[in-house]
Amino acid sequence: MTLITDVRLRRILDSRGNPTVEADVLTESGGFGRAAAPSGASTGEYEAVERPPTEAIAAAREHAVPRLVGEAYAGNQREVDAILHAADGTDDFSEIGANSAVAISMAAAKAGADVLGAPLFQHLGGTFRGQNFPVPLGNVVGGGEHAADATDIQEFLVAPVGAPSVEDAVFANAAAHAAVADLLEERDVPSGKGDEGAWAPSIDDSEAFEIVEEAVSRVEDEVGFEVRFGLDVAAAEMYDADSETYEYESAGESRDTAEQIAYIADLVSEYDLVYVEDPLDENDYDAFADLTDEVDEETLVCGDDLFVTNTERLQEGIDRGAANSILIKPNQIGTLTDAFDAIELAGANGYESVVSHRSGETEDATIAHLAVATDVPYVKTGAVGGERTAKLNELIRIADDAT
Ligand SMILES: C=C(OP(=O)(O)O)C(=O)O
Ligand SMILES: [Mg+2]
Repeated sequence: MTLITDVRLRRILDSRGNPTVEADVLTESGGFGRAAAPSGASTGEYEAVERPPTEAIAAAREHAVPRLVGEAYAGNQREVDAILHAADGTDDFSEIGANSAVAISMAAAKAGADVLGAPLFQHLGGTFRGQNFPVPLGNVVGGGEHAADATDIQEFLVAPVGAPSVEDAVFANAAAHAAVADLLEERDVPSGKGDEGAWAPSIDDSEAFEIVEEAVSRVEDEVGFEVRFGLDVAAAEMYDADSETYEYESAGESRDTAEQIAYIADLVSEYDLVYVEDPLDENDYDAFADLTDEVDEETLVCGDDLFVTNTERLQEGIDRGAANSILIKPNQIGTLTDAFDAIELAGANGYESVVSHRSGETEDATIAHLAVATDVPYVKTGAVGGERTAKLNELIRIADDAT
């Protein structure tokens, strides 16, 4: 049986060296699930609230754990997540913390899968899942809030869209990451890495475009299948609400909203971008709608800070024609049920979903299973680095029937 018999919470390290919440869920018949909350740096204004881990753990122990232990079944995800909401009592998880909530929610799902003896993606998505694999979006150059003194655009994401297998795709992204290193060396540009393992050189965006375009073309020649790229502009971070302009500090440029829309549309056509995330401010549904109208529908215009995995914000976007896809980050909304509801609402309205990591991560690989379970076209989880490869290697294992 999947009756929950214990929920244990602890502080562990994330990839930035900050504390985060890990949860263990145990069940009556010996089922076990363990999961950890990730953490954002360029967080959306409307995300569920992440509390300091010590406070989140204390609040979850007081309010949520007693309602789950001996009461809820780990195999019944909607029940577990409804209890988390009821125990929290707010609409943004500001009592128990979205970090405690998401860790417990994901750990319960893993415990449910463990009792069934099924891989997590199958428990979440059903027996027919596991045939299609998402294309991994690999961050190879980045800056913004993820690295000081680097590009203004937060992420340059390689998309190996023609890869015959998830394994080929994962290795193509790693090859692009290595090709960027070669190109930076050829140009005598020193570089460290940002929070997600992407190169974070002190160059402006136009030079980054040159380098990434060349890296992608080298990898394409090497692997023999189509490799494209995309962006996470994270434009809310560069938007100045007082002047109503987007400030590109490394290039010393400033654009008003109409100029920003035109700039992004030009980039999409010049570089044949398959994906543009958060190209406009998180409060500007109209500008998102204008850009979505302007670009070919094959390019995903994705709302991350715009939608924050929240069905109410997504519905507003659907009503106004803003974006054509949503980024799914379970910790932005607090539970797997809420993340699934957002994916279902998106799909019912012709929006794609893209499952994503956060800049602060752990070895937790739940999002690999979530992406396969929900048949999304892309999963965004970096290209290299242990907390990133945890997810990429899990995708390879899922494809190999080895989870
Ligand atoms: C992964 C991202 O960064 P963060 O986790 O810092 O929000 C993002 O903006 O898509
Ligand atoms: Mg983003």
